[in-house]
Amino acid sequence: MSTRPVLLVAAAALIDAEDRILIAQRPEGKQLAGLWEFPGGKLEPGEGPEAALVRELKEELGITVALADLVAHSFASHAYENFHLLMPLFTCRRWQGTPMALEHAALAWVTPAEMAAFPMPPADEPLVLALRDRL
Ligand SMILES: Nc1nc2c([nH]c(=O)n2[C@H]2C[C@H](O)[C@@H](COP(=O)(O)OP(=O)(O)OP(=O)(O)O)O2)c(=O)[nH]1
Repeated sequence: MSTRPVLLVAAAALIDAEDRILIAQRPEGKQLAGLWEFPGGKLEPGEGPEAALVRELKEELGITVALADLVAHSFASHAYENFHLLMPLFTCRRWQGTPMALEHAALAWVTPAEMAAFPMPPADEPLVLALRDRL
């Protein structure tokens, strides 16, 4: 039986006043390059998912988010070849600053229906459906 380490990644759906969601394109040179994802990243040792997300959103987008403004939405559980991704998705409707692509190739604000036109990692498919059903 093959086993894979579980990788815990926290991700955010930032939602604007028109119910559009921010997605970000992974840069060249990384795994899954060119695909669109929810901003976020791996937890550091001892870090909770919300704290990891606050840190990642600052590093990746340059925005400031309060822990209390992250609302648990759904999660992805997906077996990649070398690891099993477990990724809680939080929604967030309030932040300070304007998101910028500090670590991504590009950013896009899209409705859940429009998201289907942006190639995303396989793990994200159920999350897109969950957002379409419920924002
Ligand atoms: N942030 C994010 N990661 C996702 C999504 N979907 C998905 O499969 N992933 C995967 C890609 C990576 O394997 C992992 C996230 O890791 P990461 O963004 O912190 O790390 P990375 O691959 O960019 O590599 P690095 O920071 O170690 O250089 O989760 C998603 O929607 N958002």
